[in-house]
Amino acid sequence: MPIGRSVGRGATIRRRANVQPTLIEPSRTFAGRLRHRGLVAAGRFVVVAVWGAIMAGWLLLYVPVLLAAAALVALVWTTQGRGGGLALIALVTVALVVWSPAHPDSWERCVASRCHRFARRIRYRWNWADLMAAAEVQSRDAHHIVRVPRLLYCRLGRYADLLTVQLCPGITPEDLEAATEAIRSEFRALEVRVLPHERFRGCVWLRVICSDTLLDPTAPPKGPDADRPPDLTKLHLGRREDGEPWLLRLLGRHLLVAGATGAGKSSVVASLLVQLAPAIHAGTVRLIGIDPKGGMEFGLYRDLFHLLACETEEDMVRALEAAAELVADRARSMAGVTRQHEPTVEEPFYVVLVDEIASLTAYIGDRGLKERAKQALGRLLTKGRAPGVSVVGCVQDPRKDVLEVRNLFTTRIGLRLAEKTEVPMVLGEGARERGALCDRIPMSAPGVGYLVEDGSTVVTKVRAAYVDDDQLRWLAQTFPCPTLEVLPEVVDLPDQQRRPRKSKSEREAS
Ligand SMILES: Nc1ncnc2c1ncn2[C@@H]1O[C@H](COP(=O)(O)OP(=O)(O)OP(=O)(O)O)[C@@H](O)[C@H]1O
Repeated sequence: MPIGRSVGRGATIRRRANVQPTLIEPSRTFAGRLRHRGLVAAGRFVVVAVWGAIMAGWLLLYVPVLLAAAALVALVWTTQGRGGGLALIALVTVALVVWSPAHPDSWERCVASRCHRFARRIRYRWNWADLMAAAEVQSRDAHHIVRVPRLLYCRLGRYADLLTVQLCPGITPEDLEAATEAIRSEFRALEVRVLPHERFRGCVWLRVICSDTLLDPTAPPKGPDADRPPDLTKLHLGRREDGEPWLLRLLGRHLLVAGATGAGKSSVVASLLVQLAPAIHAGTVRLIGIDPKGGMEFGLYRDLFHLLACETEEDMVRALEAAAELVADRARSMAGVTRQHEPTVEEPFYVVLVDEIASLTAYIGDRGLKERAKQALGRLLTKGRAPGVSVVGCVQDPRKDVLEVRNLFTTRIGLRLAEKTEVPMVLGEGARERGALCDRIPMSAPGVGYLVEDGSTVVTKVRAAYVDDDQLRWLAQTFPCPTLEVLPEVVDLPDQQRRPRKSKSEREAS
């Protein structure tokens, strides 16, 4: 039957077995065999020489210093002859050898990092199809033609490279995610992440992290500027894995920071405060602090707070309820007028900062208080975003029975976590497969974590800036909150909580 031709209904499927390889009969004489081998070797030599020349030219384009040296050698060789050319080559070689130890920074910037980038690009292009096939990221069409995703474009960076990959029929981003460990190992990268492509459908980005920019602690970006209030949609908290600044949106968001003890939760909060301080002082942002550690955390910068509850559990729950009442009032006044609150001095943006949120939702002994705390927190998290009240909560233990409301936080950061089962509890299902390896963050890297935003599958590794206690004290002295609120004596509780509990006989009667 002829291959690939339609017969009746349907089409004949081409199979590998239908393709007969053409066999070349080897020459039987010794001289013939020698001639054949010589021709093959010469052909290979020409291919390698042409390939080497192309690669050398390409490398020179990557490293302008080498290009300039090569151009100078060529000029001297043509004008002064071979002697001058060879002498210059020797001189350039010595200069390069001396440069590296004498000025390591400039050597790294001008030569080494550019050579590494060149080598990475070659490695990505050279191994791509084989790697995809070996990692089983391949599909087979009706004609038994095997396809793999195509590597379209490589954008190389100092710390991370971004590869644009076109998916082929039958291959999903999840298939690529499943192969990230194989890709990471083949490209000798630190981490590999699959991100949705912002412009082209059917393509994804592969972020290949090649050097760890988050290894060293980051200093706060710059001293807070009293004249320029911060942009609440872009608070500069630290650094991202690709070396870019980590800009966090707080307006209209709730933030959960989860991490084991010593993971650096307070450094995320402190970097946030560094950014918010001028706005706190100007009165457009107000902080409500709830510190179950009795003021150990927030007491250091007490003056930044509009309201600080840290003495008793009752106080802390009342502070939460006061914030929830504020949300309800604002929502009523905004009804039919606007859907998103604009912070002003008269109507400021409130940040409810809770250190160790599980202390309120799980570890309070009094069941009535615990229920009140849960309800107030639930009201804040479900209704607070549009009226301009955001909750920033820290938690050590993210288990469901400890923190039932965690899914209501729209931005979640997982710092170092004790177990890998905790990663989906904080960042959502599949986050660990997408690269959020919170359980592998070493203890020596406090402040490092993975960030996931609601409605997005993108996982970003970040490190919060390191703010020491002296800086925090200075911040509180320089940018104190102009208003100070005390807790209302009587909190207007919802009816159902004020009603006394019915006895069993009363319940049965009713
Ligand atoms: N971003 C950072 N960069 C460098 N070092 C940091 C950073 N954040 C925290 N550290 C260091 O790690 C130590 C522990 O951090 P931190 O107190 O913030 O952890 P935590 O998660 O709040 O712990 P706990 O839950 O016990 O309060 C700090 O004393 C500080 O020296």
